[in-house]
Amino acid sequence: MEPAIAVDDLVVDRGKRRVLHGIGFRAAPGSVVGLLGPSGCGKTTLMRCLVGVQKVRSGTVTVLGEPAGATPLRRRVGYVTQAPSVYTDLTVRENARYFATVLGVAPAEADRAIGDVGLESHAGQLVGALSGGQRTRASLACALVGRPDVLVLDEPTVGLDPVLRHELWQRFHELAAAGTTLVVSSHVMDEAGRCDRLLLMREGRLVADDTPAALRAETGTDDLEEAFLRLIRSASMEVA
Ligand SMILES: Nc1ncnc2c1ncn2[C@@H]1O[C@H](COP(=O)(O)OP(=O)(O)OP(=O)(O)O)[C@@H](O)[C@H]1O
Repeated sequence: MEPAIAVDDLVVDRGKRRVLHGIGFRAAPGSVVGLLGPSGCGKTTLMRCLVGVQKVRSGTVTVLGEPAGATPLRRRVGYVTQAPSVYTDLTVRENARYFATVLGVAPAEADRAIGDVGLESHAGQLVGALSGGQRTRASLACALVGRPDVLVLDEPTVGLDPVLRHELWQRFHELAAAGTTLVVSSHVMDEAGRCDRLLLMREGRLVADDTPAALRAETGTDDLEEAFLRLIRSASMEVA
């Protein structure tokens, strides 16, 4: 089966610094790929490459068989940045319907997306008057409007309580079961265990690319946080 995402030898410089040093991985269609690693290791930069908004020094990024950022992908790839990108002076429904108009889909799609993130009861509220977690969900609703085939989510659960986090992860798995490929960055280890595959990054390099079960087996611990610490330590020793 052709991968939904194929990245090879990806090198990116930001300013004068090299921030990605030859990254390569595959994401199968309908899978949830977790992107983990310490702050500043390059997760957001890699996500920007997947959606085609990052200048790339060398290497290739192919999404749904097209070069990342290609025009046909515009409707097929959804991106939710860390800072919610919604208009604060519009209501949740107006924001989602605006996206529906841009994508040329029916307004009902916008209402469905609002339901998907559990914001029906706040649909008529101005985004500026929502809590941080509600704003994050409003942003996610907008990304869901066009039913994208690939969803790139930069720390989508930051600021959400455990119940909402659980609900959103359920939603992610439903989307994956329906064929959407999700790439989700996170700092939260219990979320790592919910992914089909994990990419662990450190200083712009992949330290691990495997299933949670395989990473647990490789490191000899059931605790993914401990597993990651062990992998990062052994990667540091290899570099030294
Ligand atoms: N606009 C920019 N110009 C120059 N360097 C940048 C820029 N944005 C990020 N960087 C650098 O690129 C590197 C990777 O940053 P990136 O935002 O991809 O990390 P991250 O893993 O997403 O971090 P976090 O978990 O804190 O969000 C960091 O060293 C950062 O300082």
